[in-house]
Amino acid sequence: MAAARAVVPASWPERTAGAGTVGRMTSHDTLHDGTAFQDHYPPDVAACFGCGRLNEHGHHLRTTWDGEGTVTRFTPGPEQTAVPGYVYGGLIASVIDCAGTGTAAGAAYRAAGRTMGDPDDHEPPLRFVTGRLEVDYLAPTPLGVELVVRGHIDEIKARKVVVSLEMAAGDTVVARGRVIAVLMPATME
Ligand SMILES: CCCCCCCC/C=C\CCCCCCCC(=O)SCCNC(=O)CCNC(=O)[C@H](O)C(C)(C)COP(=O)(O)OP(=O)(O)OC[C@H]1O[C@@H](n2cnc3c(N)ncnc32)[C@H](O)[C@@H]1OP(=O)(O)O
Repeated sequence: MAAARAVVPASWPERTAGAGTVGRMTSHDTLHDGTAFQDHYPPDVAACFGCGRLNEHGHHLRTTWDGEGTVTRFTPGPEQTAVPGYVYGGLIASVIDCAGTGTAAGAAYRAAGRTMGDPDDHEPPLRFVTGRLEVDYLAPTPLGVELVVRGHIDEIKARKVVVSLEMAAGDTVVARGRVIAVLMPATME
């Protein structure tokens, strides 16, 4: 893979604090410092449009543990309009996609007893790509409202993690999704 462009905004991570979540960790996570999974992605996978901290045009999604599951938060802007006042469905899919791959990475690290960002961990990083993405659009999604995506780990195998996700706008569940995340093939590195 081509080297990630060094496009970190000078204000990172402050710039993303509103778009992601910086909630405190629970007793089950392997990250206890308030950081998100994506904060620890190596630079070669940190240019992702959805979740890469190095992509100045991307969503900068950030995912943290919330009990046994995860939470990812994102507030779409007016440029993400489908019809006036409502969010574009492709944006919803991309948020579910990266909330799912992020959850998969966190789950794989936790299952392996590893801590993301551990300077003493010299094992190869566990990188995931999307093998399958399913989205059910359940209700119109209003613009200008924070979307909260909760992820649940359905299955962990040697090469894949299956994650189900639910997106809410306020009290309304607007979408449900499922991501089959597969370990990144060597050809993509
Ligand atoms: C301090 C260090 C911290 C480090 C932390 C690092 C964490 C980094 C984590 C994350 C990085 C984030 C990067 C952003 C990602 C954002 C999301 C994207 O946009 S990704 C781009 C779009 N996706 C592609 O371009 C994939 C293209 N497709 C492929 O390359 C292959 O088809 C691939 C890898 C998906 C599957 O390759 P195969 O088929 O050779 O895989 P096989 O090993 O045979 O399968 C493994 C398991 O997965 C299932 N599987 C594979 N593909 C499936 C599919 N399409 N649908 C359902 N199941 C599938 C298989 O059935 C198998 O399951 P069974 O073990 O048998 O239960």
